[in-house]
Amino acid sequence: MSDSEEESPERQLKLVLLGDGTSGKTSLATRFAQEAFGKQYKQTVGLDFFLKRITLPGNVNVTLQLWDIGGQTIGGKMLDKYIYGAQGILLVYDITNYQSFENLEDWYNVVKKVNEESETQPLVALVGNKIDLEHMRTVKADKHQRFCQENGFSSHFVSAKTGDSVVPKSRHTAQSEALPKLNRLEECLPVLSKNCC
Ligand SMILES: Nc1nc2c(ncn2[C@@H]2O[C@H](COP(=O)(O)OP(=O)(O)OP(=O)(O)O)[C@@H](O)[C@H]2O)c(=O)[nH]1
Repeated sequence: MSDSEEESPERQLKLVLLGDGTSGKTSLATRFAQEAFGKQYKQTVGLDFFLKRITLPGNVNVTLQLWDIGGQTIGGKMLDKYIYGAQGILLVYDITNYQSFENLEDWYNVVKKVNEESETQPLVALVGNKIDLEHMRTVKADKHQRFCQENGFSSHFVSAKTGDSVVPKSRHTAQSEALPKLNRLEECLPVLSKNCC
């Protein structure tokens, strides 16, 4: 092995998507990793994986492992194992479904339990999905912000359907000029890399 290969081992980042069924986790992973979207709902049974290679500032190449966890796994005995070792957690809810927001408390409690004895804590992002359905919103933005502030989450409003705030603007169907300024999901990745690289 050459020196340069030794100096730059394969960097992997494990990101876990959690949240209720139909909140849009698979759609977000598909949009992020494959730049695609499907209208048809197909329930994730157990979990699914997506991989994406990205280059972070400073020319750091990272392979992102997206662990797309089925919404029905809450309360199941495998969930702890899926979450274990994650550098980043995306807590995903549907802005038109209040219950999906309320239930994130339960999902986050599992994350805390899994990490209670570990030295490094995963970064957690709160992701309000389906902002293309803003007119049907039932979760007020200030509730979202309060949840973030109380727990130190980064805050994101996205649409897996349009790609809004999931992929850079030039690559999605821009419909969002009227929406408030949003954080791109990708913007949290350089922060996450500090946890792994
Ligand atoms: N309008 C709109 N629909 C979306 C969006 N994201 C997902 N959907 C739709 O919502 C439904 C559920 O999406 P999924 O991505 O399968 O949801 P999930 O969270 O992975 O669901 P589980 O596999 O049950 O955990 C599908 O019909 C998607 O097409 C979005 O941003 N906007």
